[in-house]
Amino acid sequence: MKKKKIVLFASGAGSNARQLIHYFKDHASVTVSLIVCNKPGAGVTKIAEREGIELMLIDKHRLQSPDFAKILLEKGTDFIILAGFLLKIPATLIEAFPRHIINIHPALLPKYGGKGMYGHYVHEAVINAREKESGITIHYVDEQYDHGATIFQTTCPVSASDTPESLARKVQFLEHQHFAPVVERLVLKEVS
Ligand SMILES: Nc1nc2c(c(=O)[nH]1)N[C@@H](CN(C=O)c1ccc(C(=O)N[C@@H](CCC(=O)O)C(=O)O)cc1)CN2
Ligand SMILES: NCC(=O)N[C@@H]1O[C@H](COP(=O)([O-])[O-])[C@@H](O)[C@H]1O
Repeated sequence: MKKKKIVLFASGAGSNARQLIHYFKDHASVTVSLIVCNKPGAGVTKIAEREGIELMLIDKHRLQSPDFAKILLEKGTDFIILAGFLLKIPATLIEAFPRHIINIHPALLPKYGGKGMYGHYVHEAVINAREKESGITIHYVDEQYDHGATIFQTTCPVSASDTPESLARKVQFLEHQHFAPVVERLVLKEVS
């Protein structure tokens, strides 16, 4: 049976991308077929090279071209997984992959989401608000940032001594524990 193809979009270090790649290595029904990145030299590009996965470097203009959506469809892409991708996914791509683009956000949406809310800025806002808990949200992608329907959420405590860096480590632990199994569950729903 043909494996379901997932394409990872990432802009940064790529620890979530690496976790997904390792989880689906030799998987019976799912394969990571491509990594898309908008930051030449980002850590995720080194991971793609090391893991022997095709890398496609794009910019905002290319991301927004209808041709790009067509190329991903022609490559047989089944799901697009945003693993720390920092550009807005355009309507052209959302229309080409309805309810098949999934994002992970490092906080408990709907709080601490939207434009400017990425990476360190998210944890800084949570700490500054003296929240007692944070966590992760895995959600479908719609045309707004961090607005699509929630698929999965889980939490971690925030202590008074936490810094944005220590909170990022707690959240990243949750991401690496849950993202791949949640993606697997969604993809396997489509495997007849
Ligand atoms: N259409 C959508 N696109 C994207 C979503 C989404 O939900 N809908 N999620 C983001 C990921 N994300 C939070 O989870 C996020 C990423 C980046 C930003 C942001 O403010 N970006 C800056 C540009 C940063 C840069 O270029 O370095 C900006 O837009 O000014 C907010 C949220 C991925 N895409
Ligand atoms: N709003 C989007 C956002 O902040 N995404 C976050 O970027 C980090 C990427 O880390 P990684 O490159 O090591 O996977 C992850 O924590 C992810 O939740």
